[in-house]
Amino acid sequence: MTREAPLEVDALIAKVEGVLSGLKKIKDEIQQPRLRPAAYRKTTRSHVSFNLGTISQILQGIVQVAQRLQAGLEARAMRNPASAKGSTTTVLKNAQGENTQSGDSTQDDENAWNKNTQNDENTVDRGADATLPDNDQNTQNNDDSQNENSQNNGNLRNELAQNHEHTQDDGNIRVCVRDRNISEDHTQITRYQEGHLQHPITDKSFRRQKSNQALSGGGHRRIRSSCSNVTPTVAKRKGVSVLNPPPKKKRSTCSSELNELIKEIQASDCSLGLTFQKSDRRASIRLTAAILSKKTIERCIALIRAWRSSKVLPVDAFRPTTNDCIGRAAAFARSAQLYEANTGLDILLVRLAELNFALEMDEARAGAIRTNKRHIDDVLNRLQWPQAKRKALEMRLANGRKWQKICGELGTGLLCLIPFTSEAPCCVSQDFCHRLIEEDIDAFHVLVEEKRQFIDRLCKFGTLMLDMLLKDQNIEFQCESSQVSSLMCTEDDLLSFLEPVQYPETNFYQPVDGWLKPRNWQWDWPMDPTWTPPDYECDLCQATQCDCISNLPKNCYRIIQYGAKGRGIQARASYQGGLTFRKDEYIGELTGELVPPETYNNGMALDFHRPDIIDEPVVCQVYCEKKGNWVRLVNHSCKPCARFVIKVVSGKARVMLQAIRDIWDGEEVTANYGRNFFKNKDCLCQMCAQSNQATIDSRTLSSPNEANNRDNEQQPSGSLRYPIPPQTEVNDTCADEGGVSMTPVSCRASRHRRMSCLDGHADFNGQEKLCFDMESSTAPPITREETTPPILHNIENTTSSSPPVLALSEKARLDRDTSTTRNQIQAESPVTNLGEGFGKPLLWF
Ligand SMILES: C[S@@+](CC[C@H](N)C(=O)[O-])C[C@H]1O[C@@H](n2cnc3c(N)ncnc32)[C@H](O)[C@@H]1O
Repeated sequence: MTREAPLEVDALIAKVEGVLSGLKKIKDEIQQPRLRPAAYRKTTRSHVSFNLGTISQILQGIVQVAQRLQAGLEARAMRNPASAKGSTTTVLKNAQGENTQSGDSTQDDENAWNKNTQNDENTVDRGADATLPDNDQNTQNNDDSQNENSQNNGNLRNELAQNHEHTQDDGNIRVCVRDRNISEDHTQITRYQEGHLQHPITDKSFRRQKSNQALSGGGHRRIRSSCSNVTPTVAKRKGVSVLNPPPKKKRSTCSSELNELIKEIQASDCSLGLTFQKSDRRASIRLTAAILSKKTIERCIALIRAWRSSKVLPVDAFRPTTNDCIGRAAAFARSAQLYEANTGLDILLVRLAELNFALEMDEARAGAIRTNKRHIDDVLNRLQWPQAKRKALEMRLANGRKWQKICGELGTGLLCLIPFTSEAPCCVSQDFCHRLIEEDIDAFHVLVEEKRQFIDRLCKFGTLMLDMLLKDQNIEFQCESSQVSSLMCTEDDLLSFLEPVQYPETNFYQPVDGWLKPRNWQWDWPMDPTWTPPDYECDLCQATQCDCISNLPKNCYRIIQYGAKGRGIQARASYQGGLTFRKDEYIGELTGELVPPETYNNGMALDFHRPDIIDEPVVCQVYCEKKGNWVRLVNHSCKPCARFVIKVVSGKARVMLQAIRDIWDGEEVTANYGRNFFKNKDCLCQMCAQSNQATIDSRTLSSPNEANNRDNEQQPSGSLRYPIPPQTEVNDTCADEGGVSMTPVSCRASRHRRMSCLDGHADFNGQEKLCFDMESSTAPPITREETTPPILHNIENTTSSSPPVLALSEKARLDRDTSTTRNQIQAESPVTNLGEGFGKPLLWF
């Protein structure tokens, strides 16, 4: 040790002070409000980065001098062990400029460090930790993350003193960098040999950090590990090149809490193979694990289920008609308020509303650096909200931007995948997401990159789900018709449950060995049993060549859950309460697999007769369990509004669904399956449910007066009251074709009387067939004005034999819809009876 040593130490102190004042300058600059907006952020960052780079060089020099001094001390200790300790202490005391007693030095530093780490953690690693105190509210919006940077820089002064703690160990002075930790108990001190600060971040995480930097535009980032021993920032401060880490040494313990979290995540979802490193950010680990877990698939399935049973159609709320972005922003802000609720679906809608609100506000900003306060005022004015709601609106804006950032290039479908409630082990709540800081989000994007295929498939589901919610598209998912057990399934299987069901445009026919030629079949065999000779005319347009099958109504339905009946089809007009299908209109074609007669008897195969062949043999079944379009979801009713008929359309015999009366927006589209379908199980159609209720009522109530009283109680004055139509002349158990006045006749008789080319019926596996003579109805066709809501509908009046009408074009449908409204149907909308699960049970664990 030389005599100049104390001078050198003084010089070091001066240098450190110079560094600190430089940092303070940077901090002051950052805190100036004009530098906060986004456009300045990058400049500021690079500015900080530049200065930090210079500072790190200075620090490197300081460390080298300190090393040299320490080497001198060691040499002196070898020569004179008694005096060595005191000298070292002196050097340290001077260097730290505070501690006067060597024994207290470490303790004080540790307390200060813990305090400091706590601050740091609140603003950095724990920025999104919902379970921790809310000290990081300043990270609410992106602009504020700048503040956070400056705060951290401000803290650097303490860190410089405290992270580089010097302790004595066997006479050697070592530079200690404390590991990040949450509680004092778990504080770990990692020691490094002087001059050989180890960079403990593994290659992989290092790559992550590099790509993270690239993702975020290459600006300076605090890619700080939640439990890494040396973070890049610290490494820089220590004079260690991040790009050139020194050789790896055995690491000491890491944050036990983070280890626990990682273990817990891996144990709960080991099949998804999530691997995290200790160098990853805690918040990003939590978000990644929460999204890439099996539970996400459960959540997605629950979301579909909730949508099927939802009474709220968000479409209109998400389709503002105004041309100006402030108007649209106001509409979305209102929507966000509207759907404030606790179900996953509602939370998703709030997220979407917030995101869209932020997008519109950003559009209004028109490239300006920050949102003009006037724009918020404009939105408040549009909504006629008081100024008191300003804060709430600003919060929505911040949330919306956060959602935008989280979704990033993964797309808005990701919003469906983020948990709606906080669940262990990841505990990702709404608040957690709102408090994520930019670095967490960037690190999350880097982490999910490793499971990109998986997340892409999940996001694809999310996009379809949003299309269904917002664009009124009808999409069926595989999980809705399968039994799902996440225990039994591989990752791939689980993902396949979220794939959309592909509807076959036409029937799928494949010849099968042993498929016998149908009775009286006059053409070649084997061949497609729906084939018709070229001279057969289309039943819709009477031409031999046409494209009528492509002109059937589109998107005039919605798949919803009808309690224990399972899913069903609800008519949707272009506006609420409108007329959806005219009487006799063809609603759609049932498509599926063509299989030999009597192959299936499970309610998912429909017998296909050929009424143009003598004796109307069943030529095949249309089996629609595995392959089939939406028409297969039409439920049975003893008083249906539609029927399955066999018609020649565009050169083929087809099972067509035809309206047997006007069908209004909100009604369930039903058909009669045939008289024997419900031989062994209960029919749950509205008519049967009502008559069952009537039976129960008549048994439980002793006198008719009592019954009347009860009825009156159930129907408060002013409410719509629908009488049960008379059940006269219903033949047997089947009210096929909905006609109480219809006479059951044999199919053959029917055919001879009214078939032009091909006109038959189709039944879902009914063994005994019953057909009705459509011409025997004497009732005059009813006009639209006379048509009553579904439950009121007097079926006697609906059996006119007017010729089938061609499917209306979309324009004609719109014209028609605007001319007629039946709002009262909403009162009877079957959706209001929902709430039960899928018809087929979903097995979860
Ligand atoms: C062709 S599928 C109709 C779609 C079915 N609801 C679904 O969710 O897949 C026929 C099945 O629906 C159910 N279903 C249809 N109408 C019903 C009714 N009126 N009462 C009880 N169950 C009905 C029965 O389980 C039947 O086997």
